[in-house]
Amino acid sequence: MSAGRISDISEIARKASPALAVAVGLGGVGAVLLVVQMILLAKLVADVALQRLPVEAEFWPFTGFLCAALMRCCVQWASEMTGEQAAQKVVTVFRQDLIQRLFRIGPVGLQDLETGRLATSLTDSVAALQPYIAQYIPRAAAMVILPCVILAVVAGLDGWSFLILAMTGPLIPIFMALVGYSAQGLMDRQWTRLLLLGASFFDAVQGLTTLRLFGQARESVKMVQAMAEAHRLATMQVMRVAFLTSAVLEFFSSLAVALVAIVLGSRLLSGQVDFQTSFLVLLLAPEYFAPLRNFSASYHARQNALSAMDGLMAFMRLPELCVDQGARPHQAKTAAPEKLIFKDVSAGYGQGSDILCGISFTAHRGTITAVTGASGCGKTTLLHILLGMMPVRAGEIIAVDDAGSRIAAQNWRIGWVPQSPHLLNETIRDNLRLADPDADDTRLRSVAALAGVLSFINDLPDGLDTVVGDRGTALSGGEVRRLALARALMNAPDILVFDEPTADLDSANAAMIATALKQLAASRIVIAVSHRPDILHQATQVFHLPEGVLHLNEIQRAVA
Ligand SMILES: Nc1ncnc2c1ncn2[C@@H]1O[C@H](COP(=O)(O)OP(=O)(O)OP(=O)(O)O)[C@@H](O)[C@H]1O
Repeated sequence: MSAGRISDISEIARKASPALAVAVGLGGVGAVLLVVQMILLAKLVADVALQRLPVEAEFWPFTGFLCAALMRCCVQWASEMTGEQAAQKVVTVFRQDLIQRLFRIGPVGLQDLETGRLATSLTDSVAALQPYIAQYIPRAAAMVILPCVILAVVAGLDGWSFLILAMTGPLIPIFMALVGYSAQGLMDRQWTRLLLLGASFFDAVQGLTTLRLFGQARESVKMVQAMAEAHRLATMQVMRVAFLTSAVLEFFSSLAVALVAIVLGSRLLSGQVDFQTSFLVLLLAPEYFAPLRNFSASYHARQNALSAMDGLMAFMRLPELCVDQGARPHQAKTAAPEKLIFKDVSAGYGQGSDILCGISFTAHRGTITAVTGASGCGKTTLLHILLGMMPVRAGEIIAVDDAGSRIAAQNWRIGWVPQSPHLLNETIRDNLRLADPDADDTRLRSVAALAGVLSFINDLPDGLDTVVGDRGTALSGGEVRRLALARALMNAPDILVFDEPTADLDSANAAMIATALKQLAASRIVIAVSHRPDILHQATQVFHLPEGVLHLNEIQRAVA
């Protein structure tokens, strides 16, 4: 069992420690109330059944018994609620931290983790922490408090019973530790299977079209089924160990209680101990083992949480590549950049060698810079560093205003239109408002007009209320691209970045995008990765990776 995940999980649980301390404190009060309750019950039974005292004489002990029972219920409820609420709070905050981290890692950093595995880690793995904090920790503390209180009381009542309880009690945690050590392996296997199942199911759904094209859809379903079966079997193994452990614990604790009863019974018959004391010890003996059994029941919550930590740690180990870049729409507008300067920029992935080596060029406002180059030469990488999705290794990218002053990267207003834009399965209005949630319809329409998509929206029966389908499936490729352009314009960008803006489009749609690009470039810096003549024709300069900037006559040759 790795020490790393134990310390990680303890670190998370530590945030709930004040509330957990209250829960444990209340548990302690509950323990004292339980003992009081049992003392009063033993007295009541001894008085009424043995000494034949009138029931009326037992009014106060009986009221005390009821009050203790009622207070114990309240205290127990408060203790559980405090633990649950604290756990819920900690887990919610932790989940928010993870989501924020997700954005800091960014799309480039996340490429190393399968989406299905990531989804399972951020949902099921985080959820597995809650029972650990809410149940395991308070029960582990209760396992010490209540048995100690009961032992202390029994020690004052009967030495033999004390001895039996003191010797048998510690066997349970020792047994749990021994069983837990091997059960952890089974739990780890169950989680690994769950993560694999999530990843392969997600892959199968995402690649359904490809799988069908190659006639592999059935095979893929069989594979997911096999993984689900493997996960079921692993879960059943875990359940089997859990049930067996509980059964063994029940058996041992019942045996210990029976031993106490036999010893007490024989001593009661020989007159070495009185009835009230024997009865009280017999009432307390099962309660002595109850927290130990509760603890063992929640022990799997700890193992589950530890196994779940593996997936979370894989996520937490990812480097945070995203550089905080880009102004939000409601942020006060700073001076528009006049020039965007790439100065001796080098970049690469992980420990690998540089993909971009000492790139230098300047993109001016009012111009279009096209970036071309052979496949794999680093065009997308160049866009990644410009968009702040990964850091540069050397050199810098600078934006300067017309007075020559630098504009901080967090104040750049960048609009980004990827090659395969992601539209949400919502209305056109909702998709456009992603970039500016407060935008009214007038603004949405003016931006749509800029992107050349307004007439298309107006022709739709539901206009801006049209639902675009999952990933924009209800629209054509060109319509998706122009809607994505409109969405990028919602941010009032000074720098517009396109990745293959006309790829896969017919000539009419490509021409529409190219014209929109030309118009938009009048007051902006536009950078477009593209090989297509329609874009290269509009470009003011072409940056050819890795050689550098081509001049206009060279552009013509490149286009030809
Ligand atoms: N996340 C990554 N981790 C490691 N290497 C990567 C990663 N992304 C890209 N690469 C590598 O970086 C190099 C440049 O990739 P990039 O996607 O920037 O090229 P490109 O010019 O955009 O290619 P294409 O025109 O085919 O899209 C390639 O060799 C690629 O394998």
